[in-house]
Amino acid sequence: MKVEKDLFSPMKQMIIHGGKPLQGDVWIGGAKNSTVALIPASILSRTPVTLEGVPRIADVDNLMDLLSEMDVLCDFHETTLQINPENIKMSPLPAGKIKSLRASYYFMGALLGRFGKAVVGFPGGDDIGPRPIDQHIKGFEALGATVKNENDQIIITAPDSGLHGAKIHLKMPSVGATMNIIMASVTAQGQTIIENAAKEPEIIDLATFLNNMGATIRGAGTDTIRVEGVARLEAQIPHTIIPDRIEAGTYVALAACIGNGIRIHNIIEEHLDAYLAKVEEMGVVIDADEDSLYVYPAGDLKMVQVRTDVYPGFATDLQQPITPLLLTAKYGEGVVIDNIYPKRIGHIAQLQKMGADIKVEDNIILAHPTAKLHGAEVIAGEIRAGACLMIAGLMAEGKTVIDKAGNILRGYDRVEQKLRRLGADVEIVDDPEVPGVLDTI
Ligand SMILES: CC(=O)N[C@H]1[C@@H](OP(=O)(O)OP(=O)(O)OC[C@H]2O[C@@H](n3ccc(=O)[nH]c3=O)[C@H](O)[C@@H]2O)O[C@H](CO)[C@@H](O)[C@@H]1O
Ligand SMILES: C=C(OP(=O)(O)O)C(=O)O
Repeated sequence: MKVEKDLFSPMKQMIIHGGKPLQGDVWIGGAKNSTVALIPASILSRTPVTLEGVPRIADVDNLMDLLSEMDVLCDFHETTLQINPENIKMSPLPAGKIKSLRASYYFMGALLGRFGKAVVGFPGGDDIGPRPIDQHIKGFEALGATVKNENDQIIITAPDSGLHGAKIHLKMPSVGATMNIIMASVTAQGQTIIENAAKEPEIIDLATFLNNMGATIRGAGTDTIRVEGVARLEAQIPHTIIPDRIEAGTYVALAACIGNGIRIHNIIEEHLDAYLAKVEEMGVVIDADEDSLYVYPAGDLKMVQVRTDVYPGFATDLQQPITPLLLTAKYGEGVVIDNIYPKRIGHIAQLQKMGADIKVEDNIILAHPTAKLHGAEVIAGEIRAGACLMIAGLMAEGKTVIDKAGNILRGYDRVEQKLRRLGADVEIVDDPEVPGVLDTI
């Protein structure tokens, strides 16, 4: 039998024959940015963990591979992931899969919390400008750990007496640093206070998951989080991951660009407030239900200014997916300023190849009405650039080939299936320039 060995190889192509109006229903998966924290956090439990609503994305596969290096057993069936850390062995995670995703840095906090020691290579992730981790390190040090950087890996060691609680004021509300400090401090002695903490919904999801295992974390979702250390964590009940607000926002943009009426299910509207306000300001009509959104076919839209910010502001991860929508506006100049990642502009040169009237000046994106896009061969330099090009390809006349489409698969759950269900002519194939991944078993 032929099976595809590496569904999530980065060297994939997405081939789109665009220009077809899309309609119907799409269901949003669990949030990538929760899932990729919850999987490493699972090793803090002494008992097996069950996660439900887990998205089928490459980051999850890579995290499971990292768990298996530590003899942690995983069983992923449909959207339920069972993780059994009962026989975990503490092992260094120096390179390899660590580089394939950003969130591998959560093994620093999780291993430190569980074993008082972590040896983890520098994380990979999207190429969207500098992504330092100084605030994570500052947090570990404040808890009493020693942090050394040797041969491209970070070695973090708790004192013999164990980690102790501390007051940590973050220079900026970093999602990753907030989550990592929570994971390291849940089993520290005494109280940890994180000031200027990130407030993203994924932080609340992590706190809920850990509190249900016996942790004491208060204030998640506000800018001050208090953690009272406990001796031991034991998962008792399954945890359902929150819906992915970035995937949902991507389908909203797609529906407004090329939809003939699309209903997006499994959303938490509040998580999308700033984004939906901007889309509606353009003139898109959206009906919200208890847990779904209906996006009407768009009429004449006007340009807007987008400025990304930390939650509850407009998410940086939705800046690229909304860009093709700006191109459909009838008049004016659209402006996009990414305050979180000012260099997140790699998609613009690719959109130009498709005929978009768009440019970048001093890291500010300036978009102009573009009557028509045409198919082209473009490169998905990272996940959200890929999402942007996928929407542009669906809008464009003719054939679009997106190289490095594996970047899209890092974070978009069963995307080919979902798009086809809406009526898209889309296919993900192995890049013919790269050796094949099909094997016979
Ligand atoms: C796996 C995951 O959840 N990734 C998300 C997470 O990334 P990530 O957690 O890496 O992003 P952060 O919130 O930490 O980064 C925010 C800003 O702070 C800076 N910074 C961060 C940490 C640090 O120690 N020093 C520092 O200078 C970053 O360069 C960036 O400009 O939040 C980003 C911002 O919402 C999202 O784009 C990513 O999708
Ligand atoms: C930047 C992103 O992901 P990561 O932090 O995992 O690279 C993203 O999801 O848009």
